[in-house]
Amino acid sequence: MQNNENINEWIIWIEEAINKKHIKYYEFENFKNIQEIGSGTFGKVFRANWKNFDHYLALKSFFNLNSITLKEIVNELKFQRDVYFHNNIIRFYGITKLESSTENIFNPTKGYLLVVEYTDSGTLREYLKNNFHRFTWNDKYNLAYQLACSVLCLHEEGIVHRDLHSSNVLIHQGSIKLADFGLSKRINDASKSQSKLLGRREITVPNTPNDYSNLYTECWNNEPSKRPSIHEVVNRLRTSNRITIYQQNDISDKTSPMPNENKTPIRELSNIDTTSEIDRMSTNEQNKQLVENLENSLGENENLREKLQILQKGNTELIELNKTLRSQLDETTAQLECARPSVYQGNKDIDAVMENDKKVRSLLESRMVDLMAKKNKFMCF
Ligand SMILES: Nc1ncnc2c1ncn2[C@@H]1O[C@H](COP(=O)(O)OP(=O)(O)OP(=O)(O)O)[C@@H](O)[C@H]1O
Repeated sequence: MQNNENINEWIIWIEEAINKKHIKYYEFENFKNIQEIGSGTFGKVFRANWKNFDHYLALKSFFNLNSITLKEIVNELKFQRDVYFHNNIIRFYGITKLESSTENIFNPTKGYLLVVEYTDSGTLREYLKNNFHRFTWNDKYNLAYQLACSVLCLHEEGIVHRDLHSSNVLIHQGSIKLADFGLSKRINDASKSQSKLLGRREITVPNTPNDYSNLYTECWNNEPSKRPSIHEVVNRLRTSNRITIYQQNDISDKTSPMPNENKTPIRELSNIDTTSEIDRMSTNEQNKQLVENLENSLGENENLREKLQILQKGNTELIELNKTLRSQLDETTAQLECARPSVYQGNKDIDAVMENDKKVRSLLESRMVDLMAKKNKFMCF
């Protein structure tokens, strides 16, 4: 009885949020090309097109919509509004509901499905497994940095993930998308007693830069107060000097259907990067380091600019030289073309002279033979 009351309470909350347009409702019949793409402890995940749009959305179903699951869905929806602006966190777009006629295809799924951002490269775990060999340290730092930023965003909004592992982190176009925060693990926590397990710690991979291995081993300190804060993790990854912070080009902003009316204003990631994060740097030492790094990279940029100018100058000179040589070549070719008929005629004349010469020579030879014969005859007398 109590259980049914709870279920009703959460269903009323969801329906009210839909009616008041706090949550966008997607008519299920408008989803096309629905394909199952994954399955977890709590439900299945499908990929689908919305209406005639080309891009995909993900639909998350639940095997068992009991009061605990519904409560956690509601919590997830509330959290989502606070972190909607962050590029490295999966976006929640809205809700759809299966009509009874369609239920059987998704058996044993029923009821509400969450409509969320679709990611194209599976979980971070699979992504690392398939691509690790081709990653540079810069790539690895970037993934770590994006992940730390997404966790920082949750913490800033008072949300604790509590189940952060590589299967709850998805990858889209090479970027991190943190998923399942405050949902799956909390459902678990709510239904089972909490266990405090220490996870397995890896042995440092050979050639890992010291600043990176130091950072993550500090994060594993058994004494939580000795672990670096998430601010520090973000700052140390940022100032590690290897990082190239990619400006993410989030196509979903342009193409995805979004909850319009009640969308939380999207704070730009770049604002966080340049102002608030730097403001929060915990020590002068880090500020100094950051300024030094910036100065170094400005100096390097200046050097590169000078080298580029020299190269451009050399290139212009080469183009000019090439032009002069080509015009000289054209001129010589034209002269040769002009001379070709007279050379041809000269050759013919020489052949005629030689022919004539041959005839004269043979005539002379035969006269010589006659003369010799006459001389011999005369000598005999
Ligand atoms: N938004 C999404 N876009 C694309 N694929 C997704 C998305 N969400 C989940 N998936 C895929 O579906 C699989 C199942 O996801 P789901 O969140 O239901 O379970 P899980 O988090 O992997 O497991 P568990 O619930 O047991 O922790 C994921 O491993 C992933 O491959």
